[in-house]
Amino acid sequence: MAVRTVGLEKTYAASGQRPEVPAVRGIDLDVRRGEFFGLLGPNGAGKSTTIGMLTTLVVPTGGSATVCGLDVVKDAVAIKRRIGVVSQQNSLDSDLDVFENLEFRGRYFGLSARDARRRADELLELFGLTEQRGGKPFEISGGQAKRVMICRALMHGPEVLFLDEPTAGLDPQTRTNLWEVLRGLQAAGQTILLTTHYMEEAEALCDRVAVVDHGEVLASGTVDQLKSNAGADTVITVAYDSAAPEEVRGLSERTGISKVEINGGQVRVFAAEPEGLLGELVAIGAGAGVGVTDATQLRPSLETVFLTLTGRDYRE
Ligand SMILES: Nc1ncnc2c1ncn2[C@@H]1O[C@H](COP(=O)(O)OP(=O)(O)OP(=O)(O)O)[C@@H](O)[C@H]1O
Repeated sequence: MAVRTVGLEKTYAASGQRPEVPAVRGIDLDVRRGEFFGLLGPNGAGKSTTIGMLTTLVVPTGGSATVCGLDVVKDAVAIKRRIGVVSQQNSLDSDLDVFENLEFRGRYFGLSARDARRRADELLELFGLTEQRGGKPFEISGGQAKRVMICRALMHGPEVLFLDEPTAGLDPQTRTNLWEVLRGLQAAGQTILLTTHYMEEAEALCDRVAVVDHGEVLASGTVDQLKSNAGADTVITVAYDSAAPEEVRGLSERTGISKVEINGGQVRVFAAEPEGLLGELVAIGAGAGVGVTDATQLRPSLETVFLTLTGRDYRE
């Protein structure tokens, strides 16, 4: 197992006026070798804290975790040699150019000068960064900087690569380019654990995901398993301009509809057979003299899984 956590916890201590924060509350995870695993959850769910503990930067306050079979507390130094970490922020050294950033990291991990230079050039070529070789970190784009950081994290051939929100803040085109890069790495055998708050990123990349919220794992498995266990339904949301007509409530009895939630004028219908439902909800409103101000239909996805598990909209 590349990563295993059992009841892993982190409570940040109170400081000044701020009360203590239970950021991670007993997380169990297993990541297999060669797997692309995603920790998926909204901002503040505890993803970075979990990665922090697995990469030995944050000390757990409960439970246990191993990476490459080594304990994150007792064997922190040994773990550092066997993992690569790409943080959310640009952490490239701005005094060094792109190539030197990589070379320096290779030397730090004990590569000979020759090997470090050769490895740096290989990675720059592989990541399409040869032209940026002599550029300074502030002279390249955000997407290029992220790729350089991934190259740097790969300099010593880590067994597990940790990526914290690798595509946050990147434009859609740059994001999908980076997805290609990451798929290529996995195809070459790299074990990858990534955090993301983008549902479609987890769906596009990950063999398995754990959905986290408020420091807990709500569900885990392959994307398909999650969809069929927790939210195979299409979710239709309709906002009426006044209280939802009584007739809407009756829909929950119908075959193909698993749940109807009504909150004032806001209605959410979870349906395995959604055909024609949206039009029907509008028509029911019209029949009762109630207008529709907004309507959305979400096809089964990790987003509908999240909705089903938490009752909350995933979008911020
Ligand atoms: N050093 C710290 N001291 C105190 N509280 C912290 C610290 N780091 C994180 N937190 C709190 O812990 C909770 C979980 O934060 P964390 O950064 O792990 O979540 P996240 O899912 O990674 O979100 P994001 O994507 O925004 O980083 C949040 O309430 C956050 O404010």
